[in-house]
Amino acid sequence: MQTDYRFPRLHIVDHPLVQHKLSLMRAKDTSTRDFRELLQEIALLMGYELTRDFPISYEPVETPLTTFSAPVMKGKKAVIVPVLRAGLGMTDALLMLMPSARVGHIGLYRDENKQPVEYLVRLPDVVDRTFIVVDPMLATGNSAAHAVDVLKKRGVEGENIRFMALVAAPEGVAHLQECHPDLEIFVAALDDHLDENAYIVPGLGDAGDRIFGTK
Ligand SMILES: O=P(O)(O)OC[C@H]1O[C@H](OP(=O)(O)OP(=O)(O)O)[C@H](O)[C@@H]1O
Ligand SMILES: O=c1cc[nH]c(=O)[nH]1
Ligand SMILES: [Mg+2]
Repeated sequence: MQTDYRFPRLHIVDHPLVQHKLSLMRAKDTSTRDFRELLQEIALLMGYELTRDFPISYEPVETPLTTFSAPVMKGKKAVIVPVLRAGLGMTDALLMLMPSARVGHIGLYRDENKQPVEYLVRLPDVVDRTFIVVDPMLATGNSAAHAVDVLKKRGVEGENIRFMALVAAPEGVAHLQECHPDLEIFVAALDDHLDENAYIVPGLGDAGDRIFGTK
């Protein structure tokens, strides 16, 4: 995992499989079907890294030969929170890794001033849970910061929230860390900059449109 001196809580998943698949996703002629599949594959690989420090405890397990103290994940239950729409494209992969996880939904879209407009919030009980907010794109950071605000207003502590994106702009990471300094952020790539329409460059275009074949 790679880090960036500007952002102490940013983790860049630089595994070659992730980087290769992301390059395929960036190509403008990649089909909707391939784009969706690649996003799921990357989410699975990133989920593996994001959960690396989740706590392990030990329980007796009887193998055919003996009983021994076996490692099991018995920490806080996970809640996966896709930011609609595009975050939905990463959710099934994380559910494959954590089949008992709950799923909360936060629906946001960017208005003409690039401010997030909230249209849906449905969350499970927040007590004693670890929240993983997922959205492929971290551009200005306004949507991500808003999604984390929603969780904190419900009483979730920052230390129990992680954010996972595919591609981030430095401007967005800076904004998100300023709003939520306690948040751990996982991305596959830290890109160069935002353009005048607040699209990430080089980026991959509009993730929601490419996942769902809209536009
Ligand atoms: O960091 P920001 O500048 O807030 O931009 C990122 C947001 O923009 C995209 O959503 P969009 O508004 O296109 O909605 P959609 O997922 O429904 O397409 C993306 O999925 C993020 O939610
Ligand atoms: O580059 C960008 C920026 C915001 N949302 C996207 O889907 N792509
Ligand atoms: Mg979109």
